[in-house]
Amino acid sequence: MTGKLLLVVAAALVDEAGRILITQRPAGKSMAGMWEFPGGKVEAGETPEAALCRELDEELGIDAAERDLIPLTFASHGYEAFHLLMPLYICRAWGGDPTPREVAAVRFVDPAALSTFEMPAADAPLVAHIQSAFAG
Ligand SMILES: Nc1nc2c([nH]c(=O)n2[C@@H]2O[C@H](COP(=O)(O)OP(=O)(O)OP(=O)(O)O)[C@@H](O)[C@H]2O)c(=O)[nH]1
Repeated sequence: MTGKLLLVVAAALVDEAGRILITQRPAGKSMAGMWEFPGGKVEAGETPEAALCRELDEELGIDAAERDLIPLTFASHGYEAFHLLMPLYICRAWGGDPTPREVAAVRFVDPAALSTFEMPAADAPLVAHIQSAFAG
């Protein structure tokens, strides 16, 4: 392995119509303009669930409870500078309306349409997993 192991947590927020929320990375960041699942790095001393609740508040201004984060799958992907390990949780209940804060845009999309968005390489298996889990 080259570089360090980076622990990032992410959520697939699912609305009542079964659509999944994705966010667009803002200009100036790595992979700017790409779409991804909301989330971010787990900081020292934080549990993954606490980190995800914090990131959902920071990025979208929503209030998610740890008990509503259901583990779904994970990504393990080697980028040039680090190896990403990213648990993905499903969340169907939260307080507030998702509003773009630290992200450029927010969209709810049908699972089948996820593959039409440009997403980081690590996300391809996650999209495939969601599409098969949510199929008809
Ligand atoms: N939140 C999130 N991060 C992802 C996804 N897929 C993926 O490769 N990542 C990567 O995981 C890291 C997330 O950390 P972050 O969102 O807190 O980091 P950042 O953009 O502020 O920092 P950076 O610009 O230095 O990468 C980024 O390198 C990001 O590209 C995803 O679906 N959601």
